[in-house]
Amino acid sequence: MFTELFFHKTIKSLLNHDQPIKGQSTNLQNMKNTNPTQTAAWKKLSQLADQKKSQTIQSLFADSSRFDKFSARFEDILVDYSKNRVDDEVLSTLFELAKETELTSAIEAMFTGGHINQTEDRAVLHTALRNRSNNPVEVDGKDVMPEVNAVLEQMKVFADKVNSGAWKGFSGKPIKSLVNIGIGGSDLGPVMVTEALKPYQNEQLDIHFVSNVDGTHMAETLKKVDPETTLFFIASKTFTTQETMTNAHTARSWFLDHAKDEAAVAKHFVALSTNAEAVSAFGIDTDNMFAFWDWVGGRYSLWSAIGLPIACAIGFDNFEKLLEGAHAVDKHFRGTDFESNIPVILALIGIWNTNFLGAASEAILPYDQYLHRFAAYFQQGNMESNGKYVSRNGEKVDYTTGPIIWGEPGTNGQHAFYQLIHQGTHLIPCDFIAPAISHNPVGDHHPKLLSNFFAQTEALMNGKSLEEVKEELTKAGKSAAEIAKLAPHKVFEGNRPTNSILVKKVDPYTLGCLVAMYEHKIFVQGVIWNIFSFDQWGVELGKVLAKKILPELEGEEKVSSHDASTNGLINAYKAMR
Ligand SMILES: O=P(O)(O)OC[C@H]1O[C@@](O)(CO)[C@@H](O)[C@@H]1O
Repeated sequence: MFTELFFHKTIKSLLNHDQPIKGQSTNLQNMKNTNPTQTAAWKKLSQLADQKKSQTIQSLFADSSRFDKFSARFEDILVDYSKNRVDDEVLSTLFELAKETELTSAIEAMFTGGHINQTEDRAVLHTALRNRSNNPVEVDGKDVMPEVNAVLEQMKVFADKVNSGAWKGFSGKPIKSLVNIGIGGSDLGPVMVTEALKPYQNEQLDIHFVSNVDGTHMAETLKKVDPETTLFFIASKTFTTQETMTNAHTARSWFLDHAKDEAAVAKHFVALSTNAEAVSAFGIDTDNMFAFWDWVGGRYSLWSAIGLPIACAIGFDNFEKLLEGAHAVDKHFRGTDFESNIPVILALIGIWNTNFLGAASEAILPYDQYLHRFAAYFQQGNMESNGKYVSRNGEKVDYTTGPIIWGEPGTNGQHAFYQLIHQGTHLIPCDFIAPAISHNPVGDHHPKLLSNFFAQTEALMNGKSLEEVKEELTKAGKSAAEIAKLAPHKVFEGNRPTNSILVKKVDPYTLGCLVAMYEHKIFVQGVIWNIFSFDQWGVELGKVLAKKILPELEGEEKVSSHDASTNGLINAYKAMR
């Protein structure tokens, strides 16, 4: 259990959560490691799921106040969670679950620098990167805000120069092309944000992302850029990732083939990393290094120096607005009762869908083409955080944890996989996201897009009954035999849960809010599932085996050091090439 002092401070901080709290490197060893299935709330939720099997979402709207009760507003964002299979009793029990798993203490442990990433013995403080209140945040007794602000200032100075054309290449020309070389959290965040905020991008700049070690990714990109006017961002928290270092060396060689002089590298390569030694060894001047810290997880790093290509593309002022939006949600998350706390509500409904209704995946369906990489971003954010099967006690869990995250923009998804969402055998909770105002009010496109946004959640909830289908087919003049044959295939069971998130407009501030909402939803679920959400040991084994196989691919001799399949595949490859 937490010490008395910590609780006192926690409660006090909750009352004035803007007051600076001395960071607690909380004695996390005593952190409550509850198996959620042992809580009274979980047991009650299991009973409720059984009791309410036949309850439909549609029937719950008999309560005329349901939409008002089960939707929440955060500034210009409306979150409607009323089209879920939850009633007052389920929701109040879910809040009980959050209390029994001591969510409040866990939130405070994160915000105040506790080493909650226990397997790597690190704090988790992406919230400090956007701590616009600038209240001290301590990690192991040291306020990190001076360093955070110093890097933000360094980013601002650099981004202003790139954005204004003041930063010149080796031949004296301004930078025209930005190429970010990184993968995972060193790629997906900058990609998602620069795509989502393309309307705010400096039109004099084009931005490209190379992540895959497949040579095609770099080759196709280098065809589009001119070495004299290209700036490369080597983005890697560790500065050891095979794909990124391979791509970085290829880019460097390509550049030097044109620039000839090593001194030119300093004008065209910057490093975004925690590893100054490796940056220097690569040949990038540490004056051109933008640092961040081990308490920034890769999939939570777009707010850090990893966000430099964002700041260069959209301007530092807009990058700051992104930070401000996330900070606003941080304050909401940290200081709002669970019953009105949007990340907590989204998280708990997700737990209900996953652990009590049996959903294995969640779809994120943005009705906004600029948000076309939003789901991909949270594939890493969610699945690399909560794709865990061992609890904080070191034991294999006996319940489901992180869902499979997927999705594509609407309305494209409607012509690809909505058949399964509407009439498949899987329950797939969906988050629909849409802006009320488009950046491109062309003709009647936006009303048509939004009409689909509204219609899909209505259809998923209400479905279409056999009676309605028969009536429709009769009106269409179908014979009794045709109706008997067709009708079953045209019935929609409905009762498929969705959240609708309607924002006024996707601007930097609002995007910051949205991303932070999902980040904190993931955090809450990790706490309740009693798993460590901020390490990623699961990505290591494949990398180690690949390093072993790589030298075996040289030469012509057959390999026999693996299983028959792996040997067979490698030898076939060698024979083919
Ligand atoms: O930023 P870096 O250190 O190059 O790591 C890139 C990505 O690789 C990982 O798979 C960890 O190895 C992700 O967690 C991370 O975002």
